[in-house]
Amino acid sequence: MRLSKVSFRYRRRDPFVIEDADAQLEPGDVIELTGVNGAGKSTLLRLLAGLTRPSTGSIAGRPQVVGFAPDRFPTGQPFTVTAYLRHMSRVRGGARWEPWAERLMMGHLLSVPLGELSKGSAHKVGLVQALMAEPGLLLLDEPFAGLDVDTRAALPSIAAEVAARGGMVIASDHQGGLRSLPAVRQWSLVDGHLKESTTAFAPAPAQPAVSAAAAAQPPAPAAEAGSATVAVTVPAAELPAFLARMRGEGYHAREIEETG
Ligand SMILES: Nc1ncnc2c1ncn2[C@@H]1O[C@H](COP(=O)(O)OP(=O)(O)OP(=O)(O)O)[C@@H](O)[C@H]1O
Repeated sequence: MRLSKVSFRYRRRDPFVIEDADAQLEPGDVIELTGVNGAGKSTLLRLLAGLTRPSTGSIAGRPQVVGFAPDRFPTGQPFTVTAYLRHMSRVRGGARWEPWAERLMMGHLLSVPLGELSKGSAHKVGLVQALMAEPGLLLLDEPFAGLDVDTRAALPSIAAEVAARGGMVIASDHQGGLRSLPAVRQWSLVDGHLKESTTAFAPAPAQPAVSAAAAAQPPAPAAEAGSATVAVTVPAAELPAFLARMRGEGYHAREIEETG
């Protein structure tokens, strides 16, 4: 996915919120987007989602399935959590929401009307609707805000899993919540300009390992004469970067198995 000279302003005579943003995203990228309040993070996420169009410039190569969890999940709809998620599942072609609701520990919320949810609980509903259709592009606006400790702890591995499937994840975050993923790219918005920082975060200490059995013969997915399959074990948090690098070099991941 590529952003080419993307600029955006809300009204014709307003100053630009985003100016000349250029960026390239690859499958498996996880990106932390930072910037002061009002820097334009939500605006950029909406542009990336295709909910807003650039005033000038273009965004190409957006994956077909986009999951977007807004910072404020709109609770003004007359549904219970279950009715809403069932509806979204139908919209998403029968996507399974139940495993996500279970993973985000939402059992006690399912019969609650959206309008009666606490901020953090509403946020979880927003996350489930964004995750259920296995998005190729997952956009999370302040995903850690208001979440309880267990859900916060689950989010980095969820992001890593989406990336491991070849999805791209972009999260605006003031709290450094994805920094346990050492391969995370860092974008910042400063005075309307999108910058990428090259500073690497310190790798997280102990991470469960993941084994990827990868065919070493590009680009054919099926085993072919003359190809070899190797099993590689990498820390789970490094998987997105590993897969992105591997794919970049034309290799193919055959199987991914969580081992710890
Ligand atoms: N619908 C709108 N109409 C006009 N201006 C808007 C609109 N939404 C946002 N803005 C302006 O665009 C700028 C960027 O806002 P945005 O919400 O994208 O920033 P942000 O970085 O996400 O902020 P925060 O960290 O506070 O959530 C701000 O100056 C804001 O006032």
